[in-house]
Amino acid sequence: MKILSSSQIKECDSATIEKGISSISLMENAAKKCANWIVDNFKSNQNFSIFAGNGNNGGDGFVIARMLYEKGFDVEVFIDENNSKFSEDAKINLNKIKLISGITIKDYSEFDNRDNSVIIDALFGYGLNRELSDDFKNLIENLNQIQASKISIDIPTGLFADRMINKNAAVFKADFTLTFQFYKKSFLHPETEKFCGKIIVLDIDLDEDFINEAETDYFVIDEILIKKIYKPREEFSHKGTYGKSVLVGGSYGKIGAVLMSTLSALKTGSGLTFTIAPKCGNIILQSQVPEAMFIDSGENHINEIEIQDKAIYGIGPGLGKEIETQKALLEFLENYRNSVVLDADALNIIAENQKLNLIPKHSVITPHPLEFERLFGKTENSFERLELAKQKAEELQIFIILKDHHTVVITPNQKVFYNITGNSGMAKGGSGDVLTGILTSLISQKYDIEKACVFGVWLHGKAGDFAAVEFSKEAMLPTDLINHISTVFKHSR
Ligand SMILES: NC(=O)C1=CN([C@@H]2O[C@H](COP(=O)(O)OP(=O)(O)OC[C@H]3O[C@@H](n4cnc5c(N)ncnc54)[C@H](OP(=O)(O)O)[C@@H]3O)[C@@H](O)[C@H]2O)[C@@H](O)CC1
Ligand SMILES: Nc1ncnc2c1ncn2[C@@H]1O[C@H](COP(=O)(O)OP(=O)(O)O)[C@@H](O)[C@H]1O
Ligand SMILES: [K+]
Repeated sequence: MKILSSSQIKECDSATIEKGISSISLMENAAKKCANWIVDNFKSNQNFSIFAGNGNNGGDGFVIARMLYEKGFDVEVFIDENNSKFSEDAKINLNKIKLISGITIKDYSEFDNRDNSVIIDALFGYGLNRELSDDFKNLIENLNQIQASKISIDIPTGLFADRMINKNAAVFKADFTLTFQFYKKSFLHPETEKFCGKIIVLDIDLDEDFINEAETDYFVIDEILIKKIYKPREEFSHKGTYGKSVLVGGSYGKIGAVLMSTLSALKTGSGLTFTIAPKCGNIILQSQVPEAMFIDSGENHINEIEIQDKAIYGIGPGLGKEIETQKALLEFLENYRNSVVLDADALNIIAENQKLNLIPKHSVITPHPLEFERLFGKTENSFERLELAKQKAEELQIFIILKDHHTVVITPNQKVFYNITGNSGMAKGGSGDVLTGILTSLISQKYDIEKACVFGVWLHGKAGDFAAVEFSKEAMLPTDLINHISTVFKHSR
């Protein structure tokens, strides 16, 4: 799914209107989708307090008020009574509710926090173009104090659609954000996402031609995209069809990491799977993963990385940073020309030795925020981090997978794919090792690298979501995640 900027959404709005849908019907339709969702999900609540601004977000709020009232709910609407500068469509809809005696319209200051009232935020949407004034900040801070269910229309007020907020910004803290047609960039970054609650994307029939043609570098990975990428296995095939994955890692005490990568590569469909690990891991690996072939290197830590023909390497899980291991990795990178997947200590070794230039072009690196910082330096926030990652991905011609709650894939031509599968049950040592195995396996199966990255992060998160359903976020383990890779494939058929 494309992510458009607020100015592109505005253009999309106009393109839809030019095709013959009036702006007032567009608002009516958008609000109807919200009202229907609210009725379906808040049946047992009787009272709604709707806070409306003076733009079209407020206009949506007025229409929602009317629709909820018509469905038998008790509705109060709050506006800034001193402000008469409403948008055209907001004014029309405000006038309509003024004619309904059952809907009371009051000033924001008159809100008296009725029990069980659901608060609906229709103050500002994508039209917010500057910091909120103190009056609005106070209003929002007061609303945030109230124990009530809270719903934001389109965007939680105080957030910009596509950029970072100030440190002391006041933002409406929603339990649900009912947003129109597209994810907004700010819904996907940790500093701003926390205000959104659960995000519900409502299709309001904006002009499809405009959306198809709109140019953007930003995408959300959705099932439509995954269906286009996934290649079902051919019946007339053999193990050679599905590539050779070589997982390199493990050191004394951290053999589990490379074991999990190896198992993940197998479960993702790799045809032939090898593990290069120190001797101390031999028995563990051979008994736990008999399908993989073991190549030893060093006693307790790796001291050489053998180069094999026609293989895809995934290097890093549990690798450690012993001097001999560092030398082995750097020597391997000096002599290796194909794409590799680099994770964990492989990245730390590259950072400490300042050898970014050794990463082969079209490789994949999978840093978490701290590893990213070690490689490329400090940034102020995740929006800046993403910009730096785009710059580096282009400069080094590599794919950067920035791991986070919403992991981001950044391509050498600066496309950005946000992943929305996955959950906090994956915040456990070992989850990243699983991702390394999945990515190595997909690339070895000749998925184009961009597609392997997009499919890989999605598959990883989706397996995590199935594991959370079975075991709970607390109790699920990275090994459960590996076992649920099969559930994802079963569902993809
Ligand atoms: N295609 C779609 O997605 C559809 C979108 N729809 C809806 O329209 C919404 C966008 O509407 P919008 O463009 O009127 O902007 P909105 O967010 O209401 O605010 C603009 C007003 O706020 C003001 N203002 C700005 N910053 C301010 C500040 N800090 N403090 C105070 N004021 C501030 C600004 O004033 P000005 O800058 O002119 O002084 C202007 O008056 C969108 O989010 C969705 O809900 C649907 O109805 C139909 C389909
Ligand atoms: N709260 C979360 N929500 C979604 N995914 C998460 C969360 N926490 C961790 N993950 C995922 O788990 C993995 C953790 O990787 P990493 O930090 O390298 O840990 P490890 O020590 O297991 O290698 C990443 O893919 C990350 O996206
Ligand atoms: K809003």
